[in-house]
Amino acid sequence: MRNILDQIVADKRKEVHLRKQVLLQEYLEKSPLFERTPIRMADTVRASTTGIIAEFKRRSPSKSVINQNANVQDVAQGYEEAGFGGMSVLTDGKYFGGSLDDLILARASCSLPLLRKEFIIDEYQILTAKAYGADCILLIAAVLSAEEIKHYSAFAGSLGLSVLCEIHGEDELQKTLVETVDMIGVNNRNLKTFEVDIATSKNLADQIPKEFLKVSESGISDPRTIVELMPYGFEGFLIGECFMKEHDPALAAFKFAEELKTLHTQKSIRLKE
Ligand SMILES: O=P(O)(O)OC[C@@H](O)[C@@H](O)c1c[nH]c2ccccc12
Repeated sequence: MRNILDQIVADKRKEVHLRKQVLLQEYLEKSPLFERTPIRMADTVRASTTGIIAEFKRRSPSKSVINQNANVQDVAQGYEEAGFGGMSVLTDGKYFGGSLDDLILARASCSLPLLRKEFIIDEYQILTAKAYGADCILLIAAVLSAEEIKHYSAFAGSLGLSVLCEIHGEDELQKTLVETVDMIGVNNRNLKTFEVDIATSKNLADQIPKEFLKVSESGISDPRTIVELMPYGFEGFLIGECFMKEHDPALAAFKFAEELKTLHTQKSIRLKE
């Protein structure tokens, strides 16, 4: 039987084929946002007090509905006010309930760098990311070859976009070690079985070279997990469901950031003693 990831990618190929006919590449390049200089997400994540990249996600294959009513503009503003380093916007419709409209509305509502969260298998999707205001794209090592990662990350770089490359196991790491990748994300969730284990990040941390900003992705629902992951060299933390499952994701984000700041203060006091 095919796993969910294979199924998503098969659907994505059909979708991209159609989209290319509906909106020609040359029109994407005419978007006013194509002229905008993207923000380097690794820089803002490092400079932020939280290191958090917060996600806008309405549903997922693992949880079905998370939040069907949230307003992307309110959430984007809330994430910025919480002092986060970036925002991730799901643009897949069929499995995650996202859209390119969400991306462009997030762009209009905050000044955080935006990650287009998508299953990228074609250059056209990278041009679309730029045309709709993204600063960064995701490349998932489980669905791409080493050659494809090299090619797509260089292509994104030529447009000024940053690249977050996602891995789940040691076998995938080697393919991502290219100069045009900025950040390496360890997904604590296995995209084939949906199992979540924070130990995935801890186990892989040492093997990721220092040039890359290390991001721990998925299953983070407690600020203490961030404090626990920092000694392993993680500087970025991708969090979705923990905020999105709440009636008011912006408020949940704010409270989480406050708790995290308190933990950081307590830790520095303890270190001084
Ligand atoms: O909602 P969570 O458990 O905090 O996870 C966020 C993010 O890491 C997750 O949505 C994700 C990580 N990699 C992906 C690839 C595709 C779609 C979604 C994802």
